[in-house]
Amino acid sequence: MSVLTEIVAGVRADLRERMGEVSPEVLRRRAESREAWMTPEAVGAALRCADGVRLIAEVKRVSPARGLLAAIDRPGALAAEYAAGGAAAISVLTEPRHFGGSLDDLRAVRAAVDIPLLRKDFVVHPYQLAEAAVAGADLVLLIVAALSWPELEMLVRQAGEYGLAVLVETHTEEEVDRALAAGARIIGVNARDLASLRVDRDVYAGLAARIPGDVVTVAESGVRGPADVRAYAQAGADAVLVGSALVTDARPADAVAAMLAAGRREGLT
Ligand SMILES: O=C(O)c1ccccc1NCC(=O)[C@H](O)[C@H](O)COP(=O)(O)O
Repeated sequence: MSVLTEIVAGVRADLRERMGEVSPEVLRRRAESREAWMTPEAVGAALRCADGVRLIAEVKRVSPARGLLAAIDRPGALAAEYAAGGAAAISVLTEPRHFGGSLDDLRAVRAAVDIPLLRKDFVVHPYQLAEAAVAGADLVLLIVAALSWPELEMLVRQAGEYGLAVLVETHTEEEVDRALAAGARIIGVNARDLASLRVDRDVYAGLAARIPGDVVTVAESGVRGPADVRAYAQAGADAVLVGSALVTDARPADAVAAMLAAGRREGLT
């Protein structure tokens, strides 16, 4: 069984439990009546800037690839540091079994920052979209490799109905084509192969030409420091998503600022 398949099996089991606690109908009504912080269009605009690459900073305790990264007792305080360093958005890994995250983390971060907030999880069911909306997310991750075509199409549509933007994650040409066919306006290219966990930072450059210019692109995973951000900016990424390198840095605000400085377009050759 691949790592992704194992993670999704756990996600489905946890989901069944939560659906027994709060019914899908009740949660759907809560999601539909929430006050959205920002429109999906505004989220996309926040992730693109002519001056340089934007940064989505992640709250991530554990990595299946690397094990425990950081304890993160106060996710809201960490997110506030990221925002002070200039992050355009915060990503919160809410999956508990393999990443040590929770929806409480998402709520704590929502209370601490007013920039776009991504629920990063393995979304396979509209219930998780409703949870994200109710907990204050503006954006949700959909991983093409984890979804059938009908699931992907349905989840993109349902997210729009809740006023959520979607970051559709890809790793191959075929996945980019499926993301575009599903109507994705923000596409992530993950350097990490979720079956083998191998990281290849060149995957972004190989897929970028396939993505139309009016679609926002996010280079995800494997960023070790400013030099990698600079390389992604040179390859044309609108934004980078960084987890491990930030949660393991003693000065996360400074680390974000240094990465953003490296990704400024005026300094690129
Ligand atoms: O991080 C992992 O080890 C991992 C393993 C299997 C599936 C997903 C995984 N990570 C989720 C992510 O997408 C990353 O947290 C995110 O892109 C940031 O990556 P990094 O900067 O390399 O921590």
